[in-house]
Amino acid sequence: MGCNCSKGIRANEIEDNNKNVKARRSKPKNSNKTSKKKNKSVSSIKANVGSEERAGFVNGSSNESTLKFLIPTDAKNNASSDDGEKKENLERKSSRSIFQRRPTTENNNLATLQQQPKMIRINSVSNGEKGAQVMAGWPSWLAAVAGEAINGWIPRKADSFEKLEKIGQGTYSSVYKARDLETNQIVALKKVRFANMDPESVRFMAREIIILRRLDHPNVMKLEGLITSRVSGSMYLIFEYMEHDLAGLASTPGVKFSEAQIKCYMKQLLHGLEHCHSRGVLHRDIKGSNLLLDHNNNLKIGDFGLANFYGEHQKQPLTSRVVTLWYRPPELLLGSTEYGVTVDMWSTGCILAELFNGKPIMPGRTEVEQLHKIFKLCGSPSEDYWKRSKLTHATIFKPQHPYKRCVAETFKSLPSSALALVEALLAVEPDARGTTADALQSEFFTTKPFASDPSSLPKYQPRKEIDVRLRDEEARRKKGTSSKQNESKQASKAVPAPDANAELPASIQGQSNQISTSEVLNPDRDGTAQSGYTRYGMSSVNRNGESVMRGSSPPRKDLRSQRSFVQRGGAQLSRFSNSVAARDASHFAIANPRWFEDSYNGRQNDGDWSQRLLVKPKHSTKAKDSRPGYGEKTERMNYSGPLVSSGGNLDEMLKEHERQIQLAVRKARVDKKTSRDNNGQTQAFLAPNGR
Ligand SMILES: Nc1ncnc2c1ncn2[C@@H]1O[C@H](COP(=O)(O)OP(=O)(O)OP(=O)(O)O)[C@@H](O)[C@H]1O
Repeated sequence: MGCNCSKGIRANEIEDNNKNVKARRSKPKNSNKTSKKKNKSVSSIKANVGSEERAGFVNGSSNESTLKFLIPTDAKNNASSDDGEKKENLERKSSRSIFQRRPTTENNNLATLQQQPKMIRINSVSNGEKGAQVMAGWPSWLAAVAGEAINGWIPRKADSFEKLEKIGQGTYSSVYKARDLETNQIVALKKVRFANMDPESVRFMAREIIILRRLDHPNVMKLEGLITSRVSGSMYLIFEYMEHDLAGLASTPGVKFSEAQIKCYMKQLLHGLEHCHSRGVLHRDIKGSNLLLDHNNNLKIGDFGLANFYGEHQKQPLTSRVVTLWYRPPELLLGSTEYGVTVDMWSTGCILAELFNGKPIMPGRTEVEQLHKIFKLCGSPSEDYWKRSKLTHATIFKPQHPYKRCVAETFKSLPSSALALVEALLAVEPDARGTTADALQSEFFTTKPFASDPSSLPKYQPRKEIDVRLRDEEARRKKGTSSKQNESKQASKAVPAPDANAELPASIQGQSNQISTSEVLNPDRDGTAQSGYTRYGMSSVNRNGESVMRGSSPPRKDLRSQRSFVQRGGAQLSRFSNSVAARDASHFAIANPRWFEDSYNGRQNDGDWSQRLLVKPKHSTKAKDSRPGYGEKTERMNYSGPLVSSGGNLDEMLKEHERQIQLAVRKARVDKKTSRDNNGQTQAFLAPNGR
């Protein structure tokens, strides 16, 4: 932000913006459309998106300056009235905005804009705000539903950036390295995906933007601006470019962190988190690949896609289906919908132990397995906790015999101060984890060796988690279809914090088109969820604005849509399942896509989604045919209620669970082979025609 806002603005007034683009575009046909499209419908806008984007980024230099994004103003409710309670939730903390410049009517005057070299502000008169935002260059679909997110800013234009290479692939976004042609700075552009510009998708992106705008700390990724245009159907978030992420760095062969170095990273993480928490923001996806590092080892927390506000005034329940599985605290696995900073503290504990351990400490493949791993390491909660908690899944997962905690034995090689902090952060009972301030004051940071200064640490070759993933996949491909032995080895030697949410590039598995979509029940307590696409098209929100599930299926009433990562190669299973559940899918979606369909088909009016965690034996499919829309699929499994009674046998459940995973792995392998054979046939078929 700073770099651009401090620069003078050549305010080629807003209307001219698109004309300027036109002049530079290789396809004048596309650009000619721009000025005529003010009142275009969403679908017609969409039709232009592709051409605009193709023409959008330039490959050469451009001397032409474009309008800058601006110093943000205080967040303010300016979205359409249909935002309802979601809006309320997003705005709860708006009075604490760090950016206090309010737009005024006069500032809409373009002459005024030109006189203000350091910022441009947009008119925000109550009824004219949307119009002003559109006039300022925002697409109307965005101004209509995400006014607060863009309030006071003006979009940057794609052609003022040179796209260099793709550097990250998240589940919901692609990240590119690019050069800002106006500052010559290297930046990261996160392209967010929308499904048909559905308002819910847009609102989710807006939440990320609003949260990012409210944060301002050296250890938190700063949103520098946004790229879009009046005729665009997509959006790029502009960030400072970071060379590494902690996951990638930690898994670099030969890289071993010293204690002082771990302290350095942990300290920065805790300071960044402290800032988020102090601003009422829960990150809810702390993991190594979301901890970005620049070449000087400065760490910034990134990816606020799952973040949300929390606080005393939080009336709506939060979703428990957040945080990448390996870093997800037990209370979320048990279905808690009332929580606070303690969820981030748990993830922090996992990271701390992982940095010393050299690999993830609890790489569960499914929610059930994750909980089991947690209990085995951290002990099961006390009787009193079970009584007090009233957690959704408490009755299902309460073990018959308590598990003994063995953190100290497991991590006996850790320095005592580090172990003490791990013990605190990995407390099964949330309140015992303390706060970021408690952690920062712990012996770990106050005793020698002290945290290194970031700039004193070794400079590493740029390496990202995505590189690690690609390398691993390449190695796996070279080795051929991995044996069962190999698979389990890979699973256990997983690189730190693999981003299992991410879709692997299609090339890796050659099966990207097999990502299927399924849906699950609306876990909203009161069934009031607004269904539809969210977070860039892959989830649904409840009235709290919570992302609960993601998918790409069409909106359906009372359902959460989600993407289920199925039919990938077996070797991918552990990676995907590691966080699929975190962002969306239940493990059953991974193991057997049909289970999910069935849960949807069979239980669409049922708000109780705990059944997803249970495996119903095949013979228990009695009720299926009577369910509307169930169909004839005899192989299907479905749910008709808890299968494990209160105080059920977790071990048996896990055994059955493991069996199902193995089945899914085998099936995925067969599918992969079939797909390869089919491809081979197709190619053979095409070859005679000279391709
Ligand atoms: N500012 C940045 N500089 C460099 N690389 C970045 C930056 N921001 C993100 N990346 C890379 O892109 C990846 C994906 O970004 P991000 O996590 O924000 O997207 P996402 O869609 O939410 O991902 P996921 O679903 O995997 O959590 C990151 O893991 C990181 O490697």
